[in-house]
Amino acid sequence: MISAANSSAQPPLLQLEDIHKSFGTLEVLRGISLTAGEGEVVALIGSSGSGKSTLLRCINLLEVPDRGRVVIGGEAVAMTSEGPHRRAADEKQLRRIRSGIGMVFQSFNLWSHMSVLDNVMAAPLQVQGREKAEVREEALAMLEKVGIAQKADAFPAQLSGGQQQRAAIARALCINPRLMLFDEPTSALDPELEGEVLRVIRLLAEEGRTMVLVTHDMEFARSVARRAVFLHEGLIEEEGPVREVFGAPRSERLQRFLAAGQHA
Ligand SMILES: Nc1ncnc2c1ncn2[C@@H]1O[C@H](COP(=O)(O)OP(=O)(O)OP(=O)(O)O)[C@@H](O)[C@H]1O
Repeated sequence: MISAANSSAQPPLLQLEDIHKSFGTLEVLRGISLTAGEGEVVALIGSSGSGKSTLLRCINLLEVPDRGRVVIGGEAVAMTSEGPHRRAADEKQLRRIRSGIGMVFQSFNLWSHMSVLDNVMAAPLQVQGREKAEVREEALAMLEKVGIAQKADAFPAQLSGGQQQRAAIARALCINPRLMLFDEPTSALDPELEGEVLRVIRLLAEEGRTMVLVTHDMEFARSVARRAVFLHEGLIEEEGPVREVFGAPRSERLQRFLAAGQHA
């Protein structure tokens, strides 16, 4: 598949090649290959259980694929099958690659005993070993960007769900990631709080961040992503530019999926 972003000499920022993953006898991913070019936003859509979250988690090796390659910025994550399970072969490489990937989960996963500002500063200080004053300045700028600078000294429990999720986004941004992964970032939120999180993600897309986004919100996927990938039972059923996937779906299954969503 050719997209404008990967037609240049540069390799795509993300390449997944023939990814397989089973849990016990359940084969959840059955051979998935996809790419995301620099600055591209890719939406993963599909029914519940089709494998979207598992695929997203394979990108940063939170799940280790049983087969296939994960290539970030042209560098393949080394894997070994020695021992009981397949795993990343080189811890140092894995840490380095992961430190370039920000992930935002459905449940915000903030540390409850730390202020919002400390949550955002933790990874750059502890993992990246950066200098405190500089990190603090950057963390405050990130909180400003997501619209919650006034909550810097509050604790997560004092924030609304939408504010907590925006803090989680600021935290992911503070490691200065090359790639951002979002796993259903608004599905734990009341509808009136979704908008504030979606606005932030849209802003990041406009800034040219490379993002892979799992979402059930088709309107949002359509408005923010450049490409959509429709998964069905662990395989890519259809993919393409959002205007084609949403505007002129070819497979009957995708047509039914989109029609059902409109009545949900
Ligand atoms: N750690 C795990 N152990 C066992 N089974 C798992 C595990 N993670 C996911 N599964 C199973 O794999 C299948 C795919 O799950 P996954 O969460 O990737 O789907 P999804 O498309 O993201 O679904 P949803 O939209 O409901 O979040 C499901 O049947 C799920 O129960």
